[in-house]
Amino acid sequence: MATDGQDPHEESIKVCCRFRPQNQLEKEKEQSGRICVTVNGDGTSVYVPSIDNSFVFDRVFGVDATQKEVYDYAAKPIINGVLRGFNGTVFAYGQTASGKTHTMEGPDIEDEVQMGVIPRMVWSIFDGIDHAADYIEFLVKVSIVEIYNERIRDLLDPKKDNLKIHEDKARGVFIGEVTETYVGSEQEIFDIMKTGKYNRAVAATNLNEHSSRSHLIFMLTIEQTNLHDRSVKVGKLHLVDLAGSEKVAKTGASGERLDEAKNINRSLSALGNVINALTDRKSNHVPYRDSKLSRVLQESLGGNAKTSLIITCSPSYFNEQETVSTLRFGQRAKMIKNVVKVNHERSVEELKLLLERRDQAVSELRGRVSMLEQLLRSNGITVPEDKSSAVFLPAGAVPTPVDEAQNAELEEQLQELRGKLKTTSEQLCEANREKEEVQSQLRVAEDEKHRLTMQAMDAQNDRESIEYERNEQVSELEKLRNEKVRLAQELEELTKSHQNLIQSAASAPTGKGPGCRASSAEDNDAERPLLKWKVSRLDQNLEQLTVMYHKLVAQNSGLKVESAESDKKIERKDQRIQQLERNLREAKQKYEKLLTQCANLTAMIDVRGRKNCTCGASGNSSQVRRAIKQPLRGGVASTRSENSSGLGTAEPLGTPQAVSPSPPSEQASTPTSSPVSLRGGIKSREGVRSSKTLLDRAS
Ligand SMILES: Nc1ncnc2c1ncn2[C@@H]1O[C@H](COP(=O)(O)OP(=O)(O)OP(=O)(O)O)[C@@H](O)[C@H]1O
Repeated sequence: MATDGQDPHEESIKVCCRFRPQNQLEKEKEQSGRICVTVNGDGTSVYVPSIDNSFVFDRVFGVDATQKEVYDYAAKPIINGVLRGFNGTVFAYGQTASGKTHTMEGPDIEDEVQMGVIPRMVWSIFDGIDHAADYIEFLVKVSIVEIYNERIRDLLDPKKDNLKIHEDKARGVFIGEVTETYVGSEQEIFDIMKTGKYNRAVAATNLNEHSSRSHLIFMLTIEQTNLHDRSVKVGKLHLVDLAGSEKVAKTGASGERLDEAKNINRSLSALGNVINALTDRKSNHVPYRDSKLSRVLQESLGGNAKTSLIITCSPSYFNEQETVSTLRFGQRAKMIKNVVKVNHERSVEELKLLLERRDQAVSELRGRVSMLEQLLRSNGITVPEDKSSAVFLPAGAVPTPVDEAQNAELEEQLQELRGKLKTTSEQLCEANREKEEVQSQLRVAEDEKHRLTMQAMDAQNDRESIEYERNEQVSELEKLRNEKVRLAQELEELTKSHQNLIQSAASAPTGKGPGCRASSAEDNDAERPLLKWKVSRLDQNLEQLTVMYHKLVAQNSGLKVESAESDKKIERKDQRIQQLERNLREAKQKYEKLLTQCANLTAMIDVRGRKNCTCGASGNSSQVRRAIKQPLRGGVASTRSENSSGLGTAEPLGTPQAVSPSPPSEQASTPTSSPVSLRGGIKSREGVRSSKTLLDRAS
């Protein structure tokens, strides 16, 4: 897709921070509802007293901010850009339950006050279409996907549950075969959103509750055709509700939930690594491919898109650590610069018009040149021959004769320069080869570094969950110990009373002895069976307690063994983490060494390149210089621009095939329903809807 001649320009990502009110748990937990942050007066920074640090953003929204305020500042400018043919992204990042879904969707997408960013954007789009000029025709299509455990699932066709990501020059990065549904009104989008939500919920029940454990991506494409010159502008909008990060140790996640948490944490840290690479001047590789999420968001981070990030946080002391890490993420993201440009496809009519204008400008310039030449000649000044323009000389014009001797001398110099140039270009090629080798080593080192970081993170997560389990076991052990002591005491008491009873039974008078009174003999006879019964009950109790006691002792020693095993596991994990950290350090050193080598080589190439510039005076030499410069495009300095080349790589004029819409391919997304063209000039909603049939022919 070509640009419309406008220069692409750099634009920082807009980062806003939103705090939600404290929830019940936070109010009741540690230090009952203590707040860990303060928002400064002008609403652009957050101060965290415990670390004595301030974080500055484009805007900070306090707990009382309304949905409209957040939308107007953070998202509305993005939709205005999309309607002008730019790509746009709004995404929400934050810990679990910090308010991402509340911000992006809102508690009710049809409630005017409570609706979040996505429904408000939908209203703005159709409002923009209503107010557009009559000669602009619109097509709007929608896709919804979720990324769960590194699989992209189509929420408008749940059978497609592992979609692939593709990239080409015309479309940039896109999800292949995703369902794209054409829509003609707000209500149609809301219905599609409900379908998506329903399919997400069905999948959630099949795979345990995970509705908030996946990243949700809502994609909207707005294509506008100018009916006067048939030129086309395409704006793509990505609205992303990320899954919340969580500390596995804090939530005590295990089993499937632990795997989910690991996947979420991994994809979010891959996103963090992308942001770090984009903002780190020393980095020459952006690891977009490390996760599906960062790959899908490639255009939005450092690419061709106007991007707004809303970080959502809890103000509670209970979640202070998570809030600080979210604030750090936001602050880093604020440093990213995107290169934005309008995605504009030129029509043949528009190209013809441009060509005519250029031709006119060229003939005006020619007239001016010949006038100036005449002026020079009339003043006795020789006009040097311009070989390059000879082909353009008007019929009948006579070229100026060239001085033979001067020509020979120049030819000689030229030969000499060519020789020098050849040597230098050979050296340059060699240096380039070396540089490429170093770069590929660098890439390997970088991948290794990333792999090690991931492993270290996994090991850390495992360690946290083992530690959590061990703590649980220790407290269980403690409980059992107390129980054991209590039972031992009870046993002792029972044994004592048992012995007393036996003694008293043994010493009880039999009635045969001398001096024994008749009445007491009768009493004892009556008490004896009762005593016997009591003794046998006590015996039973004693037996039961002894069995219980032995069981507890066995359980206790089992737990001790488990605890010892956990300790060993933790020790092994610690050793592994240390090993990984050592490897990481080594990889980093290797990486830095390679970076230095690479920088040296780049400097050398630059110096040689400059030398070439000074000696390459002829047409031939400049051709060689271009040929030499070519491989450099993949080099250190150009990696960012390549990554950000995105959708609309500018194509030279006069190559209409390069700007015609790309042919449908196997990888292309699957449009469902007929495309509905919407005429900007139709003022009423009914008008927009009734134009559906008229514009269906566009499909
Ligand atoms: N700004 C706010 N004002 C009032 N209530 C809010 C606000 N933000 C969030 N909440 C409430 O907090 C709870 C959690 O919010 P939400 O579900 O949006 O979190 P989340 O970040 O999307 O969580 P997860 O990562 O688990 O999906 C919800 O009950 C929501 O209504």
